[in-house]
Amino acid sequence: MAEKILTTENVRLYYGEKEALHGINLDYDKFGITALIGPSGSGKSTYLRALNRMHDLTDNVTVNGTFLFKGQDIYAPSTDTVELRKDIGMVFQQPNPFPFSIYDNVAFGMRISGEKNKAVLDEMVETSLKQAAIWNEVKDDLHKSALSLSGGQQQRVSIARALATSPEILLLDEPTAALDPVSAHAVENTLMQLRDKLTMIIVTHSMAQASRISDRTAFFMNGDLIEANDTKKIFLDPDKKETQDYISGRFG
Ligand SMILES: Nc1ncnc2c1ncn2[C@@H]1O[C@H](COP(=O)(O)OP(=O)(O)OP(=O)(O)O)[C@@H](O)[C@H]1O
Repeated sequence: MAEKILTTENVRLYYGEKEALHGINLDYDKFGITALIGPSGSGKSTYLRALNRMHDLTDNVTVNGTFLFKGQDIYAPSTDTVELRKDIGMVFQQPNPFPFSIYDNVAFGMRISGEKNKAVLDEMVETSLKQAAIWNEVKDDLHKSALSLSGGQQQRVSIARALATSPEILLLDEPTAALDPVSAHAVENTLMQLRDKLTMIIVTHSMAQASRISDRTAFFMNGDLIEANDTKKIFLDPDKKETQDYISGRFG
């Protein structure tokens, strides 16, 4: 059996008194893409953000359950969340480059970690931009502002910035929802090229996207995980009626 890189058990999350996740059990093989799908408000983003403790930054959120990254308790008091978010990186819906050059954006995380050696930084910036499939488009303009790029290019620079800290898991919250179709396609291609090197968990509203790029799909509804399985099985022959109704467009 493939090695599990991440396991989550009985995840319950409360916004104040309100329970938004009702005991989610889901685990992840090393490498590949898992899509989280489900209607608006079903808890996909809430669950995703729990995986690298993004809720720590918000008041009034309580997270219960077991979260193990390579066997280590993500929520242990001793966990350094800055280190954790290097291992489990995140890419958001809106491309969010900092208002600096492309180079400085990608080098950011390494500099925070204290790396000053220019040759090391140069190499990692190049490798990360290549992995994010944008090197050829920007290699002659590395000192140009990242804000001068198109939305799709900015999103691939955001992916390169996340890759530059050598994460093992990348969380992506609707990473193509704000992009035009051509840019969205470029970002999807980037993710597919990374599937042999990285474990990716992507929230998407696009059923077409989930079926195109993911290996596994998990269907959420009303704060519950209804089912998770190989993507082909979910889209061709789901076990649960709710899943069938959702993927055939009957609601959501
Ligand atoms: N900061 C918050 N405070 C209170 N309730 C919240 C907060 N964020 C989300 N919720 C609630 O938690 C539930 C799950 O929301 P969440 O955003 O995780 O769903 P989602 O499936 O990602 O939705 P969408 O697809 O629309 O992004 C919803 O009922 C939502 O209203």
